[in-house]
Amino acid sequence: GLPDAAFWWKERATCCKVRARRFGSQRQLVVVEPSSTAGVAVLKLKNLPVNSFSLEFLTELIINLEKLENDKTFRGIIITSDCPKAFSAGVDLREICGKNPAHYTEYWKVLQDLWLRLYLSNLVLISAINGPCAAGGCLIPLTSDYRILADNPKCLIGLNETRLGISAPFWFKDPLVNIIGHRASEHALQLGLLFPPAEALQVGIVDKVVPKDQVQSTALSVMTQWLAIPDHARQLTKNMIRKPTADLLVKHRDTDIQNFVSFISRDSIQKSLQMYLAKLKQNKD
Ligand SMILES: CCCCCCCC/C=C\C/C=C/C(=O)SCCNC(=O)CCNC(=O)[C@H](O)C(C)(C)COP(=O)(O)OP(=O)(O)OC[C@H]1O[C@@H](n2cnc3c(N)ncnc32)[C@H](O)[C@@H]1OP(=O)(O)O
Repeated sequence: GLPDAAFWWKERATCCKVRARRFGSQRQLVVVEPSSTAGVAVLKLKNLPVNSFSLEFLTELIINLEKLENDKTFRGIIITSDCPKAFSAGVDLREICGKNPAHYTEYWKVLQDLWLRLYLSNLVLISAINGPCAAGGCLIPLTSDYRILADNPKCLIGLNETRLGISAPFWFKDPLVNIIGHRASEHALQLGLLFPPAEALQVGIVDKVVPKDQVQSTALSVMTQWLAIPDHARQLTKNMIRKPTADLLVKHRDTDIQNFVSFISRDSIQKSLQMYLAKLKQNKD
């Protein structure tokens, strides 16, 4: 359980810091601000234009989450987007297209790190989803404790991987099943459904839908309810509920990486990702 994860985190934290030094970027891709509520940080995703998960962005995100986790002044984090176009467009397709197996291996390991860091966080995590949220972008909401979505027809949310000719990994699928149930997941995952707000609420992939300008204030008021519970009791309970799902990834990380690398390296998969990326570039607003 936690000792396993703690081991991974220690080892991976060192890798993250080395990687961060390698990027040496001046851009701040993640902004952390204290909120008006004591003990609550607001983490803003700011990888313009759509918060796609580049390796650099993932690295910065993990480092910031680790700092908050280790800072005893914080009990909860609200995660939101500072990009007008999206909460997150998921995996940056340029990271998994046209690169080599060593790059795919590094990338997938870091994405796994992010998932573990979020899924096993001791803090209360609330996703304030103020824009579209596709595929890997759902990694953050699906590992959060509570999800609030902006009531806007552009704010589609879901695991649409099959529409790109790929499959969601089991560690995206498992939290979805835990949240919306087996049948609804079977349906949503195979068809790669992106739910508009009312349907997202109905299927249960989000917990609340509110007008866009109320997403942040609602997140704060929900956070207050969660923080009324003593941390140790809530953390023990969270760990008890999440451990079986987390253990599946902790125990099978290397096999999962090998499967990913061989899958993504296939010519047919590369072709379909390139076509999807080209289509995205054509479909400009
Ligand atoms: C044995 C089995 C083993 C299992 C193996 C499992 C394999 C699993 C592999 C991978 C998992 C992958 C998960 C993913 O997350 S794939 C990514 C899926 N994401 C999407 O489908 C969202 C795509 N984006 C959009 O729909 C839209 O961009 C939007 C709704 C977020 C915003 O729309 P709009 O405001 O109209 O902006 P643009 O579309 O114009 O986008 C701006 C700009 O950004 C580029 N872009 C968008 N998304 C991505 C992306 N995911 N990666 C890279 N780049 C992206 C877009 O192309 C534009 O670029 P520009 O033309 O240069 O301006």
